[in-house]
Amino acid sequence: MPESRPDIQTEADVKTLVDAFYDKVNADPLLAPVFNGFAHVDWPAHLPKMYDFWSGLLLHTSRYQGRPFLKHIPLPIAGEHFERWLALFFLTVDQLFAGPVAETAKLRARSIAQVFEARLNPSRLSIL
Ligand code: HEM
Repeated sequence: MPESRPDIQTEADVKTLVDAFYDKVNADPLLAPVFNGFAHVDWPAHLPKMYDFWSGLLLHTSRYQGRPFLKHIPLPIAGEHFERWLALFFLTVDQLFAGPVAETAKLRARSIAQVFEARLNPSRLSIL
């Protein structure tokens, strides 16, 4: 059967991916309280940052200049949160897109999540 899903190719695709992912995050009983209850995320400000972040990783634009790890230091998150975050991200990518850039998105998400988790919880040694 021919593959009907497109790859991630445009800024509009990145926006579609990010919006769909955070819709899932907002409906998730483990993650939504971290974003909304703890961090009180200002979504209209956060989402454009995330478009820029993913556009940089996937389309090689360079609008995002932040240091994302720092924002995660105060959050009450551990292994189970990262596992859920990654599961929702992979599900979102796979529902919408297929191809080399979609695979890159999942690889980058996993490697960044592993680095964040290892830096936040160095005693857990979860990636060793
Ligand atoms: C348990 C997993 C995670 C949680 C709960 C989480 C939560 C958050 C929260 C609450 C913010 C701050 C939003 C604000 O400034 O109002 C944030 C920012 C951000 N997160 Fe995450 N995050 C997680 C994992 C990740 C991963 C794996 C990545 C990268 C692949 C990522 C990339 C970013 C970026 C780029 C920002 C924007 C930082 C900035 O303001 O420059 N996050 N995240």
